[in-house]
Amino acid sequence: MDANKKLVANEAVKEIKDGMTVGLGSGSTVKFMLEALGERVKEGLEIVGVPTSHQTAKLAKELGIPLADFSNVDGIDIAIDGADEVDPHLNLLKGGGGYLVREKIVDILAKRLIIIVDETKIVDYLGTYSLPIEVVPFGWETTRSRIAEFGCAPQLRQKDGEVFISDNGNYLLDCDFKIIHDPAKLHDDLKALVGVVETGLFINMADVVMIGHAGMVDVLTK
Ligand SMILES: O=C[C@H](O)[C@H](O)[C@H](O)COP(=O)(O)O
Repeated sequence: MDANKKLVANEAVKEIKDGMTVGLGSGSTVKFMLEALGERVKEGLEIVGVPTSHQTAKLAKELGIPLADFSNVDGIDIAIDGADEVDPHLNLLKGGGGYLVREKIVDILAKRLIIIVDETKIVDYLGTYSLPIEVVPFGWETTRSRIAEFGCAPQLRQKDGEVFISDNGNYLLDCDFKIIHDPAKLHDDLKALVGVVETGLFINMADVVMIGHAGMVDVLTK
């Protein structure tokens, strides 16, 4: 599986050209992408990265990838990110690692969003993977009750026996919808709830999905 992630990550990095401002996603597939990008930077590629998580920022720095101060970024040429699920319309379910808000802020700015996955992430319908929803800690129990009315049993995410805290100081509720028939509507309905910061549904954002499988890369475009 790692071989397919690495393959697709290497392929995506070929899309990065000199002078670009590059959104750097999060997760294990993106880690391979950062390693490949770090090599190209060592060879002389001049880019500036915009990380979507503390984890990505830390690794990018270690690899010598220059990072922008986001407050001075007025556009992103390309973003490369992973996903937990991809549907046939290239809608995405993301946030398995807990980084959905910053990812969405960066990915939505990108002129071109490339998603890199292995074939296990390709689904007919989103929702088999629990949907992460970031909520503000204050009153999270009432937010959870209102989310549950949409047909899931939200679980407060834990890590190492503690409540997981997002990069933004919030909680995550993981919601087992199983099949999401209309992800755009579900996203809009959830976002309308007070206390919800963002959902892991990335609707109509991906321009390209690169899929690594059996030593090859398939490319889906909008
Ligand atoms: O919060 C995590 C991000 O949305 C990741 O991009 C997503 O979970 C995919 O990660 P991985 O490549 O590790 O499966």
